[in-house]
Amino acid sequence: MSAPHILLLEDEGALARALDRRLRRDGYTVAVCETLANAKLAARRRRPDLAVLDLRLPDGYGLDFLEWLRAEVADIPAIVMTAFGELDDAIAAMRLGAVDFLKKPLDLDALHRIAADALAHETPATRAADTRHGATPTEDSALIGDSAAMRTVAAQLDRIAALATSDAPPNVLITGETGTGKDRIARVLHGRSARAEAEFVQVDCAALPRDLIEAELFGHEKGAFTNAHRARRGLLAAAGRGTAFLNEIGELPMGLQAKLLTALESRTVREIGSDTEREIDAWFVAATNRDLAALMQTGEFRQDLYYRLNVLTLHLPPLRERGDDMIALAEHFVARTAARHDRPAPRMASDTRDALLGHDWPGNVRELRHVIERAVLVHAEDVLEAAHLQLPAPWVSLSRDATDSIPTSASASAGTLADNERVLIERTLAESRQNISEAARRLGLSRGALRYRLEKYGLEGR
Ligand SMILES: Nc1ncnc2c1ncn2[C@@H]1O[C@H](COP(=O)(O)OP(=O)(O)OP(=O)(O)O)[C@@H](O)[C@H]1O
Repeated sequence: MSAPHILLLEDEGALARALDRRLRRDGYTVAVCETLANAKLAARRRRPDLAVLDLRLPDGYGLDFLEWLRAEVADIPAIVMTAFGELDDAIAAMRLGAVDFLKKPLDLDALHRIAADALAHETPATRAADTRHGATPTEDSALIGDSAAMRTVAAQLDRIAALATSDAPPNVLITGETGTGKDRIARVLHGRSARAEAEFVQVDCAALPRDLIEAELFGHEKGAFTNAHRARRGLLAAAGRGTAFLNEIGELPMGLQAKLLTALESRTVREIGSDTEREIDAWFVAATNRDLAALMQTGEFRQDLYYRLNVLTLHLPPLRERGDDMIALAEHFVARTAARHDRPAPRMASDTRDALLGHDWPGNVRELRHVIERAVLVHAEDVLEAAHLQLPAPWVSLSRDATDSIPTSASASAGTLADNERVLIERTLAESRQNISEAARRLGLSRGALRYRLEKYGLEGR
């Protein structure tokens, strides 16, 4: 059996080196990453058994990465390194399934103990190997929801999956608000198609800087650019006869849209620095939470690429239109969270059901999952009460003139991390006269990362 593999996300060079040395001495292999973008690439290249992460990274927030990672590698244990006073972060990390915390300044012996404990349980790698041989369905293959809207989706899904047999199956575009399950449905689509035995590769167009997306999608020759120490096949080719899932396609920079269009039309790619074409066999499935038709109007998305991608469309309805699915999903998340933490699952009070049905879930299934996980973890009681859900107060849109009434960072410290994040974004937007680029700069986020959050919280900028 190979040594467990640890993904270490830490941007302080000296500390990263010390942790790396210690973990290698303890017999693990380690991928050290300084940014979220690199950590995503490293996790795709080799699936980690454990993640050890800092929270404040140069290109974003460690917990966003943890959320992404847990969607990629279900149940991966994670250890979060926190500084004094990061209590809200610690609670949020627990919600996302972090198994333990290491307080800074770090004690390397404590790291040794905690990592060994976390890895003593079944690791994602061993579990993947087990399920490959048996027919045990993974949680990711389940699509919870029996509302009329979701039954329509399920029927369309089966029809589309059946079309993936030919050499050049029709491209699919999955649309729907943030958190409606586009990523999950892409995996289900792949799993139900004749391509299920081949690879499913995913590229997140919003998460990576332009140069990295280009190299990830198309691959490169050795020496094609600084740091290209060896040749690497792009993901479109790496998908083989499987599925290439282009997530958040609306964020793909214009220059790359043209290159992708050529690849889709010719079913070949040209690696960066190469002058020969490589054939691609993959099935293309793209997803977006943006209105591509509107982006075409403003010249931000190519019309020809839109029509090329949108041969078949699968639209995921927002959670607020799925009726009692909310309850079924909530029960599923209650049972799953309780089981993960070895607790009996609490019963839902009837006012809890009413509260779930009465909320409009702008963040859809993802928001519901977070709300439930937090409630179950924080309130270890037999009955889950409506008050435990801490659903946010109805959202009040704030005009620029109302900036004064927006809480300052001191007064914003009560409430959940998400509440505070939303308040901070709203305030910064107002201070930036709703200009997204300016607000992103002030917040230290990329435009794509801020847009993602605006969608998530139902906010608008320009
Ligand atoms: N029908 C479902 N049954 C069970 N879990 C679901 C379902 N739909 C979504 N989820 C869960 O909700 C979360 C959000 O789903 P997902 O990441 O697929 O959404 P998305 O639409 O791709 O979001 P975004 O647009 O923000 O990328 C994930 O944890 C996913 O596993």
